[in-house]
Amino acid sequence: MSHEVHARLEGVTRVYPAVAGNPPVHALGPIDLDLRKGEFFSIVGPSGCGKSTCMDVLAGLAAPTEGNVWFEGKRVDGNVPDGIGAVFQEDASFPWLTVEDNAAFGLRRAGVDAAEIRRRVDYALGFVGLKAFAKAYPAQLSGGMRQRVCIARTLVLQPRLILLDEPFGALDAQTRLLMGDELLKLWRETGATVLLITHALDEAAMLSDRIGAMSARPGHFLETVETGWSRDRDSRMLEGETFGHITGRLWQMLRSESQRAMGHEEGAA
Ligand SMILES: Nc1ncnc2c1ncn2[C@@H]1O[C@H](COP(=O)(O)OP(=O)(O)OP(=O)(O)O)[C@@H](O)[C@H]1O
Repeated sequence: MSHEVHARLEGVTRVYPAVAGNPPVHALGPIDLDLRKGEFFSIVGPSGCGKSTCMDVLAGLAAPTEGNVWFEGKRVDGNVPDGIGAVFQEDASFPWLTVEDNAAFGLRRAGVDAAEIRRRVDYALGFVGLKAFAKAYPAQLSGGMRQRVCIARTLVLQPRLILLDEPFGALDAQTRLLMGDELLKLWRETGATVLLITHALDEAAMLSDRIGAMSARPGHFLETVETGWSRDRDSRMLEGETFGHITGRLWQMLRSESQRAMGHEEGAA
């Protein structure tokens, strides 16, 4: 794999200012992260450690308090860079649009021609398994299906860097595995770089080239684990021995951090 850097966080911290008598919250960092072009990188870490904040900073949705963010050699300074597509934790589908119009939304705004929109929407709805629901409205779908609409809406933009914050959180375990396989297929076909935030260690272990394990808040990387998988991996390797070693290693690092995050200190500072 090429080690060309696609995106970089350099000494990044994020502090949320004091609000209504509450003290400022040091949410993240300082952290350094080099995302390699074309790699699949996951971030795991205890609840509230700053994972979503990290993604917001990279996506240009929040400015870092300190440090620098780079994408394709250019500074990301509070603007969403062209070429980055993000899917957030919460369902952000538009209730007044059908599934296909939701998926087409960004392309229409960008003035893409109708035939190209149709082609990309067809592909994206096929990817998320919602072709049969193209004419349905979000209210007629389950929470997990609505989340898949949001994934489709991002994919049609053909991002070169895809940021996914717990995109499968609302899905049942079996659908999660299948979506994971589809995501790997998409990653192979498009050559995009993927940054996935997940609390599911098995999901990170199955999907990633590298996994960054974060400490409790303010999050910094404790260690980056290389999985060593080939590009043509899929969920069938869940049965293998290596998979257990990776999840075991991640949990070893994260157990005490998760206890700290929950306020159950176990000799940790
Ligand atoms: N807008 C905000 N104002 C103040 N504090 C915030 C804000 N957003 C997040 N925080 C705080 O920053 C910290 C990190 O939040 P963040 O959402 O990045 O964590 P996370 O690792 O994604 O959490 P989870 O895994 O539970 O989704 C938390 O303590 C949170 O309370």
